[in-house]
Amino acid sequence: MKNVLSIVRPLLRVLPPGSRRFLLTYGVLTAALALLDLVALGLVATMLQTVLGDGEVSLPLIGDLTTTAGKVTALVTVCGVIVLKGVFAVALLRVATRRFASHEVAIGDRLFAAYLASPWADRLSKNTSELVRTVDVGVGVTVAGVLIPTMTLFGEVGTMLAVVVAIVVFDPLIAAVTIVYLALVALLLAGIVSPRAVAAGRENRNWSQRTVRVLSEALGALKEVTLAGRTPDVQARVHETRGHSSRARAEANFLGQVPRYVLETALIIGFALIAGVGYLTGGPEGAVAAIGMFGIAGFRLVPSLTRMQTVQSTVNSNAAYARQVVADIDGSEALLERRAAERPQHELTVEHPDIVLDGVTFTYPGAETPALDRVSLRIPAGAHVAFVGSSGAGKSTMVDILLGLLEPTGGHLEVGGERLELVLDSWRRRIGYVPQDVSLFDATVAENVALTWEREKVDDDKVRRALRRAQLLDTVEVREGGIDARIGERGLAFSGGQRQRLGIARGLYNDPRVLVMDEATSALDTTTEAAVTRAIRDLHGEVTVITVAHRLATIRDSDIVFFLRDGRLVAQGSFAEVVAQVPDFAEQAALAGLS
Ligand SMILES: Nc1ncnc2c1ncn2[C@@H]1O[C@H](COP(=O)(O)OP(=O)(O)OP(=O)(O)O)[C@@H](O)[C@H]1O
Repeated sequence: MKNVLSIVRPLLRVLPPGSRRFLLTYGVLTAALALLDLVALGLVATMLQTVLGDGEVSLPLIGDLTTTAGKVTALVTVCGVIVLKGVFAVALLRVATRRFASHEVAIGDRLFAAYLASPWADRLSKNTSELVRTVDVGVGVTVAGVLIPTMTLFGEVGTMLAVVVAIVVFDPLIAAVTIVYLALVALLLAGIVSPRAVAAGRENRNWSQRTVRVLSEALGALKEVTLAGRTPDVQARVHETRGHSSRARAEANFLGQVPRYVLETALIIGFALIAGVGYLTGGPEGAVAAIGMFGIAGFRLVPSLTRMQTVQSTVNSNAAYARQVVADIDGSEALLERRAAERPQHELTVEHPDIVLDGVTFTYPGAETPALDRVSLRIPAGAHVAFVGSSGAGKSTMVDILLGLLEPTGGHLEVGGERLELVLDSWRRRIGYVPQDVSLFDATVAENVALTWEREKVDDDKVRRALRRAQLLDTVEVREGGIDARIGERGLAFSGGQRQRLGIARGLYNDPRVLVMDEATSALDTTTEAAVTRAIRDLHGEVTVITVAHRLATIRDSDIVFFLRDGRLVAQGSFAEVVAQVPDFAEQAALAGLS
């Protein structure tokens, strides 16, 4: 029980306002219903015996019932109360299930919002498929497997209290022995079964997450996997991980059933024990009375105890999910609060800001050497600049620093004379970003360009202008549906080059002041790339363009080329100046026929 509370208490913190009051009311009403049920059944049993015979019925508050009509009326009234109780219980269930569903949505929203707002470096450390599973399945299990079962405990506690009070009034000694005995059995179960159920639940969650990761990684590389004949390896991995999670689930299931049998056995042993105590204190008559009382108490208490144990096992085996959900929400929200307090945001006043890096260093968490090492440079507003260097030189890291996704671990970055971390929100609104791999979603071309899931938010003119600049408008308009045609799952209806152009259109849609292109034209044929580059060049003076490209023809006309090697800025200047300064770059330029 303590364990259940330790799992549920932190969960209450992440529920929407007003939920605690609802849960308390729900719990009290459930307990009251259980009590009413017990009292009504007791009354029916007492009355049935006498209604049919001549005996008198004496009821609390109502008094003696002597006539048959009076007795029948009372019996019908009690039956009516039972029916009303049933109706009320169904209504309560309806309200509660809806409310629990809204709790599930609220927790999921909060968790997802916390993930989305968490720093980029933190997000890099999280596996996407695990994240998806926690936000969806994890939240579902937290509500259906922890919160709801816990709430049913109120009803059980109500029943148990009623029974305990009744037997204490009847015979305190026998009641004490009964309670101590049943409590010992419950403690035994809690000590042996619960820890194993918690371990099985943790095991299940870990292996389920691993299965999802293996599946999504293998499906992501399905073509290569199939061609390399590695599908049996994938099958074997999935078989192994699912084997572990299935075994853990079976163990949790088994442990959930055990208490019922233990309690049933304990009931039989209890009869002998209580009969002995009854005999010692009251002789044969005492033994019979004790057995009768233990029987009545046991048959009411044992199902309640069994259900409580089942709830405990269910909650324990799902605890790993609930703890993870709460820890993820708490961790991300605490960090966000700290950051908001440390860095109150304000608006960037300069419309076309210069970008200045002063000794910027960045080391990835856990890495030994910095990916960027004391880089100082200036990107004037409206200039077209390029970052070049061999693979692993730090170009993509530089892009993430400029986008404000990664925060320098040393030095600082200023835009328009302001520290980037203090104007991050307004900086990001000025940026258009085009990655190498463009992710498209299952919606229309227009929605993909505008990056919105709501059609009414799309500005068709802006979509067309962006597509035209990206050299994709003609291709889109000859297709049926034009900009309103749907793109299939993961953009499969588009070729690699078309997807990249759609990505460029997306980057241009909001008329950015700064356009960051990370290998954004690598999949285009030379003619299309030249046309896209010309369109981008037309933005000169209006938009700062920052390009990362291995294909040197793409960046040849840049105002400034920054050459990175092992995270250090080794040279900067026009293309020709960098060729003159850096022999490796001169060699690459020569190979590309550019010098
Ligand atoms: N998430 C990460 N965690 C740890 N180290 C990383 C991470 N991402 C990149 N690195 C390391 O940082 C260094 C710079 O990587 P970066 O991706 O910035 O290089 P790049 O110049 O863009 O390379 P490429 O041209 O191959 O894309 C590399 O040594 C890389 O191994």
